[in-house]
Amino acid sequence: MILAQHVSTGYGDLEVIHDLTFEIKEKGIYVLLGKNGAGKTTILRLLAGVLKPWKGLFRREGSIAYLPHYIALPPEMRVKEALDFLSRILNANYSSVIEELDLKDLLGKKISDLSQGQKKRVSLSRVFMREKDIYLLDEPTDNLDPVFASKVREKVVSLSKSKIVIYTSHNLYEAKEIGKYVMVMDNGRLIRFCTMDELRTGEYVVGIRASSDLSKILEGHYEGDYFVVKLPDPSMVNEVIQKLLRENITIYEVKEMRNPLEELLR
Ligand SMILES: Nc1ncnc2c1ncn2[C@@H]1O[C@H](COP(=O)(O)OP(=O)(O)OP(=O)(O)O)[C@@H](O)[C@H]1O
Repeated sequence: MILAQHVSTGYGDLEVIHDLTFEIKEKGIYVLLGKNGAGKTTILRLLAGVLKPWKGLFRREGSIAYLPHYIALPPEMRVKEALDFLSRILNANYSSVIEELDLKDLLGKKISDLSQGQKKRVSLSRVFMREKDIYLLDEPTDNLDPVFASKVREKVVSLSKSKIVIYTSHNLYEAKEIGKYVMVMDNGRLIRFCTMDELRTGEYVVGIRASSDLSKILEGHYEGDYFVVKLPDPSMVNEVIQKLLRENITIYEVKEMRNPLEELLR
């Protein structure tokens, strides 16, 4: 559980987060979005306990795993030493993370000699080494190649079935795929907190690729091979498909054409 009521915080004399109010009780993935400098990392630092609230009420129940944006390990340390150290302080075994994050070939390397993606994998090993109640992940797939990014997404999705995961990302495709809730920051303020489905209500834009010209049957327009239809919400897709099937039209593909998150960050 995390509760913030009228919380502010920042650095030195500079207030960066203003009047933050929200409550999180349910398990799942909360995607924290916002432009550069909006305050996402600062909120995660507050939630992780790295920054103290200056004003307001802040409560948090449960153990925390925090993945900072940058690796928080001494550059001179070798990966094996880092894992030994982390496993001691976390009282956890690291054999499974070596496997999951494919760290075997990196064990003898110094942290300073790792690529950005390799550093990220070592940072993630700490987060995944031991189960916690709340995961605060600052751009966990940033710098990872597509294979590792997908592994990490799978891991996060599986964790989120029984844990609270707050996740920042600039990848709106990823955010849309895995996020259950969306939190949008703008200039240090939380300006939107809702479910991904709530974002879609109002206008749900789908593209349909089919065997015949759909402009005679549906209202919409063509964008390339896709006939684009605007619907008030996702539950209407089935009705459209049924209508086309009644006309004996073969449907090759139906896909969401607009990412509802894009609108939020304009
Ligand atoms: N250590 C610091 N000292 C002073 N100001 C800081 C510090 N870290 C961040 N800030 C300021 O706080 C504001 C929010 O920064 P923050 O890193 O939280 O943004 P962000 O949303 O995570 O951005 P990005 O998408 O670029 O990672 C920015 O104006 C930034 O300049």
